[in-house]
Amino acid sequence: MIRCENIFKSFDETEVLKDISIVFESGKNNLIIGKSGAGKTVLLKILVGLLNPTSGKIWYDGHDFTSLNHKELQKLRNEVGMLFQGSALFDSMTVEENIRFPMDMFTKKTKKEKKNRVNYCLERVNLEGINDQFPSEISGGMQKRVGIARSIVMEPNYLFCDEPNSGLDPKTSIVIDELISNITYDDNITTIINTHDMNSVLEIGDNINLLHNGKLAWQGTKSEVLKSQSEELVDFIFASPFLKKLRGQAIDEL
Ligand SMILES: Nc1ncnc2c1ncn2[C@@H]1O[C@H](COP(=O)(O)OP(=O)(O)OP(=O)(O)O)[C@@H](O)[C@H]1O
Repeated sequence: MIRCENIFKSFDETEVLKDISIVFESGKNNLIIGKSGAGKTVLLKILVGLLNPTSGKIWYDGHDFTSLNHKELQKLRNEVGMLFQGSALFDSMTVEENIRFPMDMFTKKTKKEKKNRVNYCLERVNLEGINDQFPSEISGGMQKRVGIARSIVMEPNYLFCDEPNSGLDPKTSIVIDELISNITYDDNITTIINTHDMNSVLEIGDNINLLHNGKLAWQGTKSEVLKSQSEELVDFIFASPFLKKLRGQAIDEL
């Protein structure tokens, strides 16, 4: 579980996060959604420690993140997996080398142990046997799955996903969502996903947090989305007149 309390963030005179308090539960898909510029990326960066909040507190399972010493912080970083926008694979490395990279950097595992772990992670994302291929030789969806395999290679307790579906077609997006979701449930990971994707919200949104102009505008679950009267939520999820009409019809049929 990750908890943030009363997070404020300003750049110069501009306040971009205003009093954000959220509990991100373990074993759940915790979504941060909102329009472009709402503050999602800034919040995600604060949660992983890439940016300092102007004020506020963050706890990782009871550990006060803002007051950890260097050694404690390093230990915690090894428990964090990151899935970056656009996969961020190294083009010059094979799939296996990409997935192995965090273990090469941060562990003393033997070659055999690393190989076994790479193979296990490839199996988890249904990509057995592509160890020796290069990122340029596989599709965008497969690259994303390799990115997921790399993000879980260190057996993280916390998984951060920044726009995991960007650039993917709706069907492939669903495959990616299901993978992230299954891994989250199976391994009881605290997963935080920054997304614009309406399908993700409705498919895997266990805890949804809507940011609007730097404020927490709505919280709820995927099953609460349809009936919510929150103007900001309806405007974000059902953005077009056509979707608003469909929403109206769906509510009438409930
Ligand atoms: N380093 C920075 N310096 C100054 N302003 C910043 C900085 N980083 C972000 N901002 C501002 O903070 C606000 C929130 O930005 P953020 O990137 O978090 O939005 P977002 O919700 O992630 O948008 P998108 O969906 O487009 O990525 C924006 O107004 C942005 O210009």
